[in-house]
Amino acid sequence: MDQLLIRGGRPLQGEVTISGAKNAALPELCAALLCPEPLVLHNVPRLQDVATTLKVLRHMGAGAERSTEREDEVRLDASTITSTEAPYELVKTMRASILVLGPLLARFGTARVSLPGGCAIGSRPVDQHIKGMQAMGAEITVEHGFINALAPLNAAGQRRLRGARITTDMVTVTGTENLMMAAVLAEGETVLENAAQEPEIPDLAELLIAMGARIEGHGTHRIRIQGVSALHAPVRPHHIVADRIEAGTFLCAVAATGGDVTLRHARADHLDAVIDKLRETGAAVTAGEDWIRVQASGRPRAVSFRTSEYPAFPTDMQAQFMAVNCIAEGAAKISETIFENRFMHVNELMRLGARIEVDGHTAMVTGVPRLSGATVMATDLRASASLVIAGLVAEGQTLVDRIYHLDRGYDRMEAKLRGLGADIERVSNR
Ligand SMILES: CC(=O)N[C@H]1[C@@H](OP(=O)(O)OP(=O)(O)OC[C@H]2O[C@@H](n3ccc(=O)[nH]c3=O)[C@H](O)[C@@H]2O)O[C@H](CO)[C@@H](O)[C@@H]1O
Ligand SMILES: C=C(OP(=O)(O)O)C(=O)O
Repeated sequence: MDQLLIRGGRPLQGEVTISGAKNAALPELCAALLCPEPLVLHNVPRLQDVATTLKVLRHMGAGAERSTEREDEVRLDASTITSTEAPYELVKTMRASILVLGPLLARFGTARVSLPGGCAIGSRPVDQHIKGMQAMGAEITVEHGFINALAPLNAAGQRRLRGARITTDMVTVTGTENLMMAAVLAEGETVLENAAQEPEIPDLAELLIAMGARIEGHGTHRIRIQGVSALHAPVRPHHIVADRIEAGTFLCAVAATGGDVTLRHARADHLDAVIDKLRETGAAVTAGEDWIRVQASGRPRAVSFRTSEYPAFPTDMQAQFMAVNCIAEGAAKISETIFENRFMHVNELMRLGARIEVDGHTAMVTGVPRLSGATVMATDLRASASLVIAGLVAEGQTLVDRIYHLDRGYDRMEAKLRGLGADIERVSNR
């Protein structure tokens, strides 16, 4: 099993290129299932969740390969689907596999998808995905760990979903994406109320529109979709939006270590809440259309925040910002409102000397002048990133174990950090 070995204490300097967003790439790979013509995606990040999704698609009979000529390109072809089932062995490693449900049901009228495995950051049910598809006429049963879904028969004897007005009980990102993909091939109009507004949703909608879908209101709380009978290949390859969480992670790393780093291919307009908080720490942040520069020196100031849906402060940045607070001057209150169990990094950060008290959904962090390196264990994706940031500032050597969590969602993080002057290497304990 791989580990990251970090010798802390070096400020970060230079330039780093931000990859395409994991959370846009995953639904967009699944969108290939909607159409019998080829789909080409560019700016596809190299990470384990993408590899798993390609495996899920291949299991169904689709062509799904990274191109050999261009490393950020993936070519997909779902003209040859032989199975509409997503098995447990693949789905258990990645909750986003639920995103095949909407496309399969919309195009083939049937789908069998394993319930995603228990995930460390919370119980993460998919009841809203199911409720929405039922509102579109689907018959859904959940048995033996599988969601079995069947679209209703129309007058012509075909299995097609019917457009519906759907109000989800809460704002759900993958729920919105799944229902949007289900609706593009449904008969009639679907209105998604209480839709998520995360930038990955308009990015997916733009891809679907390029494939012939009729969608309005993406990026707002009300998305209107007029179903069409078939989609086609987009004229040009779709370029996946920049990963705002990867960008935010590098910004936090610099706020913690000090230094001067420019992120290339990054979107500051998707990071307003995070950049505001970084400025409160004392970091100087400037930005252009596709770059962000952060300059920091000395100890940051502690900054309180509360996670919430976009455009507010993202839960996917909570752990990384907690790491900054660990070595800040002052104390900060962090409230996690999205996931009920997303403080697992706390105990590991405390192993490095951090002072944190958790009370339910709130963590009080009192900054300390220095952390000291130790062996720590990654428990989930962003928890891993917080431990890397803490390791970069800690005195001495930090060994981050179980980094398969990190590899799920970061594109060559240690190589990018090394390019900025960090002393970090991947080691194997076998
Ligand atoms: C692949 C992907 O894009 N993952 C992101 C997506 O996850 P994901 O789409 O799974 O997160 P949701 O937005 O659905 O979850 C928000 C909240 O709603 C609850 N809920 C959701 C659906 C449902 O059917 N029932 C239900 O109760 C969840 O348990 C959670 O408490 O958004 C999260 C919140 O920004 C991010 O942390 C994840 O990185
Ligand atoms: C929680 C995350 O991802 P996922 O929804 O894929 O588990 C994340 O990206 O921080």
